[in-house]
Amino acid sequence: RPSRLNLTGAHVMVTGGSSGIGLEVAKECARQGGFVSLVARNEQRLKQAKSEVEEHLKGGGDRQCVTILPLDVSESYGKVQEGIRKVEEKLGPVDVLVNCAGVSHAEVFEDTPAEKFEWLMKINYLGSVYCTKAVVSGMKLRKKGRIAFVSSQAGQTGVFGYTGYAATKFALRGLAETLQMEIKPYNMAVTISFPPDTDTPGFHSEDDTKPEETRLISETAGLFSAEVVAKSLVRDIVRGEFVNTIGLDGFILGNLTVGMAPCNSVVSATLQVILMSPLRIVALAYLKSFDVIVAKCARKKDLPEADDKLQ
Ligand SMILES: NC(=O)C1=CN([C@@H]2O[C@H](COP(=O)(O)OP(=O)(O)OC[C@H]3O[C@@H](n4cnc5c(N)ncnc54)[C@H](OP(=O)(O)O)[C@@H]3O)[C@@H](O)[C@H]2O)C=CC1
Ligand SMILES: CCCCCCCCCCCCCCCC(=O)[C@@H](N)CO
Repeated sequence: RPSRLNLTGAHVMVTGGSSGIGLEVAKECARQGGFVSLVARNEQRLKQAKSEVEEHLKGGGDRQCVTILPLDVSESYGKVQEGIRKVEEKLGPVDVLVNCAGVSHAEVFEDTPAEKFEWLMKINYLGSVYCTKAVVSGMKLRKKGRIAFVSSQAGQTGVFGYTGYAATKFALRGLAETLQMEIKPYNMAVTISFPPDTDTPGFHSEDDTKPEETRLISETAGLFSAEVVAKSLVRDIVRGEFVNTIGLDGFILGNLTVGMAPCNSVVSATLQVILMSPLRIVALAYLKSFDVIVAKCARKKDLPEADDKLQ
């Protein structure tokens, strides 16, 4: 297990830090004494976010501050590397990178434009690769660092409507699981977060195309506030936990899909061993209920006049 990380005086870089989960992560790190840098494309929203985060600075300390970096994380590795180097000249090397920049889209597979698959993979997956590559060697040299990836419950299980999005979130898991093994000897840790639906501007941007099935299935795991999700993530980053889940359904999914993920707590490991098979029974019951949702919606589409009876 890596030594516990003290956020006081640490440089925390949050991509997607101008909105939603990323913005709340930035505020929480500011409260814990971190120097925060926010990365996103829109400079206006970044400036607004900077002043919001500044209200949460711990104070008392010396020069704790917030900076912004307007950047498209998916543009190219060169651009990302150059942008991050400039911020590091001001705030010092990145100690904690939280890869939160991301986009989502929900629509049935055949209606999802091919370009959406590329757009999602570029930002959600390659954007995280570029930012991580730009900081990992420095962290290894200094033998200090944390890298967090924000996946999704849709990166643990397939959900109707998320063919494009889910693949990018499953991809992050492969990256995270592999990278954690490489960086372990350097007192570093990787955390991957699997949030449920979270009430953010990004969540509502899915509304236009989101199929009813997607909404109904996702509702099973509830809707959480960005603050709750962010606080849980920051706690696990500080502790150096690999898997971060939110809520009871998140806990269940985390244990069910743990696979070969590492675990550095004896309590969690024991729970995983005991819960694996009973939870599989719970999962089968959930899957059955999802099939019922999909079947009902399919019947409704075939017989539009029967709408009332089915609702
Ligand atoms: N909300 C939810 O229900 C859930 C969200 N997640 C994941 O959490 C992360 C954050 O989501 P959420 O808070 O809802 O999203 P928001 O849309 O509210 O915020 C997204 C942030 O990412 C930035 N961003 C988007 N694209 C890029 C890019 N190409 N380069 C740099 N910055 C970018 C946005 O700023 P700008 O547009 O200015 O670049 C913004 O700051 C995402 O990865 C999402 O998939 C996971 C599970 C549930
Ligand atoms: C036996 C296990 C029981 C647990 C039930 C779990 C049900 C699966 C729900 C999946 C919800 C997917 C949310 C995607 C959120 C997201 O990433 C987008 N909203 C992004 O905007």
